[in-house]
Amino acid sequence: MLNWGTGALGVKDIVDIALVATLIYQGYLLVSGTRAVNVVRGVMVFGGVWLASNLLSLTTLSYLLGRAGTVGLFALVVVFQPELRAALERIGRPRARGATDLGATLQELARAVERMAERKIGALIAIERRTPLGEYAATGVPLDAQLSTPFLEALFARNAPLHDGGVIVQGSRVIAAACLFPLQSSDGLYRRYGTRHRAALGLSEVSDAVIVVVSEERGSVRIALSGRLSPELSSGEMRERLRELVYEENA
Ligand SMILES: Nc1ncnc2c1ncn2[C@@H]1O[C@H](COP(=O)(O)OP(=O)(O)OP(=O)(O)O)[C@@H](O)[C@H]1O
Repeated sequence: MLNWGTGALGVKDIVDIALVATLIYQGYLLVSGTRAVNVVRGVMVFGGVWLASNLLSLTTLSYLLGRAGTVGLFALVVVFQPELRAALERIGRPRARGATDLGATLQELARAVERMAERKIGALIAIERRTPLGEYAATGVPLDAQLSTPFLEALFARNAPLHDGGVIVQGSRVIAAACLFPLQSSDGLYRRYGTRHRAALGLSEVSDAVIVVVSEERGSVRIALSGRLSPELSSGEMRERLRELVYEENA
């Protein structure tokens, strides 16, 4: 235990603090980009007020907040059961995927994007990184299929039943199609873009996903990341960006 009295800080205390900091950070990464993030902020404010009322010995307030907190904790578990399940699945998911598998996935994905760009077939593909995209996958049609060039082309083909909306990729699997992404507001830097690009930007604002957009109008390929849209990418540049951002990082 940390020795507050003497101020002596041992190696164990430092390890303890580092572990708690890592846990809090990993917890934040798990919820960031989900609707739970605002609730986490709310809970922190609530916890802060409760702590302050304890320190100031405001007995009634601290008693009431303590009681409400216990009930609220159970309510949160019930309300956020899907997010909690997604987070736990993420922790339990094996990390080490074969480099060959990811290399092959990158080739298949890049080839599909190139072919759709050549033919001016609009596409919107979100590649999950740390932020779980389960809540956006739930807006579309669930799939669990091996990613391949013909499969992606078939999904986005004009008049195909699932061509409207975005596809979500998790590792080498396509987990959902025809998904609705949050739209970035139309008054910012990218206001001249249509809804496909604004949906890519919107999702990139609320998650760390890498989102590839193929324009139906221009046949251009761009990548949305952290609320920004890349310039038009050549197929070589697109492959290189995807390798750096997704497939190398995980290998
Ligand atoms: N919220 C959304 N989430 C996912 N996909 C969306 C969303 N809104 C629109 N789309 C997709 O974008 C398509 C319309 O694209 P629109 O032409 O408005 O955009 P754009 O950015 O100009 O793209 P393009 O250059 O391909 O024309 C829709 O048919 C649908 O597939």
